[in-house]
Amino acid sequence: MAVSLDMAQDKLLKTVQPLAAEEVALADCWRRVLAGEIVADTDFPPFDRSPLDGYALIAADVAEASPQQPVVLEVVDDIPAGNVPRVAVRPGTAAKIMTGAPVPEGATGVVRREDVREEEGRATVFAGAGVDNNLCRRGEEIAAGEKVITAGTVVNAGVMGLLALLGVARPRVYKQPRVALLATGSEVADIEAPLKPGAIRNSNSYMLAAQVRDAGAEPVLFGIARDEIAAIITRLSDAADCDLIVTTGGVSAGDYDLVADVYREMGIDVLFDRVGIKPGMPVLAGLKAGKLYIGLSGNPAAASVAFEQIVRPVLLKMGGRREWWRPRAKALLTAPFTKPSGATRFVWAACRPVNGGLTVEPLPLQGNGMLKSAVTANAMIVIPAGSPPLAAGSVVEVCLLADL
Ligand SMILES: Nc1nc2c(c(=O)[nH]1)N[C@H]1C(S)=C(S)[C@@H](COP(=O)(O)OP(=O)(O)OC[C@H]3O[C@@H](n4cnc5c(N)ncnc54)[C@H](O)[C@@H]3O)O[C@H]1N2
Ligand code: MOO
Ligand SMILES: [Mg+2]
Repeated sequence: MAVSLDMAQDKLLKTVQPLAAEEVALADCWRRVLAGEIVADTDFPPFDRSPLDGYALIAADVAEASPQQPVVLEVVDDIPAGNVPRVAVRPGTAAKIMTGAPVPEGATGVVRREDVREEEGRATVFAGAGVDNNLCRRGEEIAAGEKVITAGTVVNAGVMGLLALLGVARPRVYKQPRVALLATGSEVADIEAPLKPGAIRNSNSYMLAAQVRDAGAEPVLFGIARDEIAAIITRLSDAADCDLIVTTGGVSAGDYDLVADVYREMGIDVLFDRVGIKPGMPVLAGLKAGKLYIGLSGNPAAASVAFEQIVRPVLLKMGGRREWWRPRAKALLTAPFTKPSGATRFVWAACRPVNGGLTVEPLPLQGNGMLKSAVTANAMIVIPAGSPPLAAGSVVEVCLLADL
C-alpha cells in the first residue's frame, strides 16, 4: 500500500511508545532524555553567600563611607569559602569574607576588599554597600520543592550542571532504542574487503548508524545478508532483541528484492510499502508482536532521506522526546530548481543566514544513489508534489538538519 509522508509518520508513531526508564551516572547522561520531573530538594544557593572577596558588615554603618570620610570597623571574623561564620556581625564590626562563603548573621552587605584597608584588626572602609545588593540570598535561584526541569528534557550542558548542583547523581533517563541495521544485497561488500567486480561497498549501514545516534538511539550493526530469503531471515532472527529493525535494499521490483517475501515468511504484517517522497519512495514498514520492521531502499540517498523523515521521529518518540520534528523555515532559493516530481521531493541544500533571513542553495549531484551532497548539507529543501519549476529567488520551505 502506498501512503503519503504524513500518513506514514502517523502510522508508525502510533505503534510506538517511550521505552522504560533507567538510572544512569550523570557523567554519561549527555543527550539522554529525562524520564521524570526534577524537583529541588534544597534551596540554591543553599545559604546566603558573598559574591565578593571583601568585608561583610551592616550596610547602614558604611552608608556615608567615602575616600574622604572612611568608616573604621572592628574585624571580628575571617570566613573563607567552605567555612561557617563563628560570630554575628553587630554595629561597628565587620567580618572578612571570601567569594562564596556564607554571610554571617547580622550582615546586610559586603564591601569589596579593594575599598577597604585592614590593619591590626581594624577595617577602614572607603565605600558604602548597597543593602542586599551584594549578597546572594539563599534560594534566590531555586527554592526547595521547586520543579526545576520537566520530564522529556534533553540533557544538555546546562541540564548537566543543574543536575549536579541539585545532587542528582544518577538521573532516571529513558532507555535508548537499540536499532538493528542490516544491509541486504548480494553485491554489497564489507568495507574492509577488497572490492570485487560488480560489488558496492556497504555505505548504508555506516551512514544510518550515524543517523541512529543523531536520533538519540544506539545502532547495532548486523552486517550484510545476501539476497536470499533464508540468509535475511537468519540475520533478522539474530536481531530480534533490538527495539527496531531496519534493513536496506531489496524493497523494490527486482527479481532479488526479497524483503517483502521475508516479511511474509516471518509473519510480519505490512503497514505500507511505498511513501510519497523522492528520494526514498520504497519503504516496507511492518509490525510483528508490537515490534517495527522498516525496510529502506538500498539507494543511499533514498535510505538517508526516508530515515530522516520516517524513522527518526519514531526513534525520538521511543527515546522519550516530546518533540519529533526538525525545525522548518522559509528561505530564498539561490539557484533555479527545475526537476519535476510527482511526490514530495527532498533536496540536500546549504542554508545560510543573510540579512536577517535565510537563503538556500540546492547542492549538486543529488541522484538517489549518490551521497556527496550530504557532506555539506545543513538542510533539505522540501518541494511539494507537482511543484512547477522554481526560479532563483523563489521562497521555498526548508527542513533544518543542523546548526546554520
Ligand atoms: N522497476 C522498478 N525499478 C525500480 C523502482 C521501481 O519502482 N520499479 N524503484 C526504484 C527506486 S525509486 C529505488 S529507490 C530503488 C530501490 O531499490 P531497492 O530498495 O530494491 O534496493 P536494491 O535494489 O537492493 O539496491 C538499490 C541500489 O542501492 C545499492 N545498495 C544496496 N545496498 C547498499 C548498501 N548497503 N550500501 C550502498 N549501496 C547499496 C545497490 O547496489 C543498488 O545500486 O529501486 C529502483 N528500481
Ligand atoms: O524513490 Mo527512489 O527511493 O528514487 O530513490
Ligand atoms: Mg532493488
